Amino acid sequence: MPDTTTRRRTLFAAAAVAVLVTLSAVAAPLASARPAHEIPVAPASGDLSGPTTDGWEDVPAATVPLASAPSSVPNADQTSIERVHVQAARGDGRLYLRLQWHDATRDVATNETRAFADSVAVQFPVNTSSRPPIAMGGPTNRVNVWYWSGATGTEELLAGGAGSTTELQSPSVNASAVHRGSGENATWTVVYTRDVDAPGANRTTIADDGDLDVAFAVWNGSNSERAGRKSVSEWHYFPFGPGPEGPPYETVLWTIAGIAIVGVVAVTAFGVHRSRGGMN
Ligand code: HEM
Repeated sequence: MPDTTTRRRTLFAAAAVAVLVTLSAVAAPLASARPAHEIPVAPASGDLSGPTTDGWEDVPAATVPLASAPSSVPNADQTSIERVHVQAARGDGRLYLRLQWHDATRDVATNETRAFADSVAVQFPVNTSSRPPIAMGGPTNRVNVWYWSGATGTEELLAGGAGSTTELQSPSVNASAVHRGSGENATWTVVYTRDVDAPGANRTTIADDGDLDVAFAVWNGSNSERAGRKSVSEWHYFPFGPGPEGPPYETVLWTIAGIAIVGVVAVTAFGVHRSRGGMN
């Protein structure tokens, strides 16, 4: 029969293993505990309007999956860009968005036959109180689009469904872009900058008291992508409200689960200890 010291060591080891298992079960979900469609917004440490400006490395990135837009144009399902990395920062009255995606070729010329330019766009509801159809809004719920094209630069657009796109005069958004690297690692980096309080009809109000819906589109020019043939995201959102950081619901559940596991292990260990003690 094991002596008391051996039994205590065994119990201690069992308790330590239980705590480690519990911690790893609790820590992993907490570390990734961000609702799937939320894109974090960091405080801007200064002017971040350059694609490679110092400061972007401190801004968290969300990886946004893309899929072919379900449009009726020829070869709409033949798109090539599968994800875009999105960073957002806000400070000194400005909102900065940095978008990065892999594209082996830098396509910015459209003067040759059948040549198309690499492009990217961000869309927001004009009326932020409801979520418009993802396909560029609808007649009663339009979207404000920030469009950057390697061929034509930056435009601010208004759309109420595919085929209804018009250009806003006096755009409120600037974009700055760079294509770096080579081969599969070559990457476009585009930074959009807008004054948070930019006035104007049909321009999205960037509030500080709630979530703001946002969606993304990317075109690969060398794959003949343009207009309705492109990769698009689902609706995501920026959590601009003053609400609590992170998801309290998940956090509470995992904390309760962790405490319950530790409790069960402790009670079991205590019971074993007592019953063995009783047999002594
Ligand atoms: C998901 C479903 C979508 C469908 C079916 C769709 C379809 C189309 C079609 C048919 C066009 C050509 C007609 C036009 O200029 O209006 C177009 C152009 C355009 N779309 Fe979409 N779209 C979708 C999503 C998006 C999203 C999410 C964005 C922005 C984030 C976007 C931004 C644009 C822009 C900027 C153009 C004009 C591009 C150019 O002139 O080449 N679209 N889209």
